[in-house]
Amino acid sequence: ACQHRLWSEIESVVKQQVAWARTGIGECGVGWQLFAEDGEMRMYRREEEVDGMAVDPLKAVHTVPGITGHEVCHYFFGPQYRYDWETTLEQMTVLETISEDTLVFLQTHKRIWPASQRDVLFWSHMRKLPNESDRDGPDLWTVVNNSTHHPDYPPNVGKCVRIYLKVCLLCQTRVDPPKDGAPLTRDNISCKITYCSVVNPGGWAPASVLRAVYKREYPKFLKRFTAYVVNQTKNKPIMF
Ligand SMILES: O=S(=O)(CCO)c1ccc(-c2ccc(C3CCCC3)c([C@H]3C[C@H]3c3ccccn3)c2)cc1
Repeated sequence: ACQHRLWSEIESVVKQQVAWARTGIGECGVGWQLFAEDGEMRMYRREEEVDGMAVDPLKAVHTVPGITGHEVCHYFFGPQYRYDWETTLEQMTVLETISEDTLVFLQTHKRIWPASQRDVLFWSHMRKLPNESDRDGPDLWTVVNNSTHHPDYPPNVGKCVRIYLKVCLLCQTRVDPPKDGAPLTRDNISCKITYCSVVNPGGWAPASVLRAVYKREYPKFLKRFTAYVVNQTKNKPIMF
């Protein structure tokens, strides 16, 4: 897959998105506002418009006990799980399997009144990253989703407006070994999750409507998805 047509784009977008996800909200620049908080979850956005359309970048940070970054990325990347946790999904197709860690998806999302229905076509790449800050620590894991084109599925042909997105899920596992040298259990691990997304809604949709959708849907999505991973992994061996 290293010679695949998308390989160089994937390499550069993954590096750019991971660097962005690693940038603490304090160094992200001005204008970021905390718009949702729930326990350990903090969700920030910045109001930005492109051609009069709201394309507000979003950055969420969350810490979830009992799961690893590999597990979070495994369930986020895997097409076989998506209908279980992505509530706004109407139809999902894997258009291309580029390699076991790189897929091309076509998804239609449920229509959100009064906006017209949307679809999205993106490559999705999962990767383990070396832990640069702690060489003995567990690796980081990431999934990057980036809009792309496919000759058989041109945008805005059917009823759906094509949206364009860039998403990065970056996960860092934390291990607090038990004092008495006992074997590691899920009580000794947690995962720090950073979720970044920028969505261009494609066709016109009222900024107020889009912002209401994002405000409602993003916190719901991250809570539901992480609860799904906890539930899927609780009786399984830890996947580092
Ligand atoms: O992280 S992913 O790659 C996970 C793979 O599925 C991702 C995340 C979010 C979206 C998305 C993009 C745009 C919209 C809006 C824009 C105008 C009208 C629909 C929505 C609407 C359905 C709402 C929504 C927002 C946030 C989270 C989930 N649901 C969702 C797509 C993919």
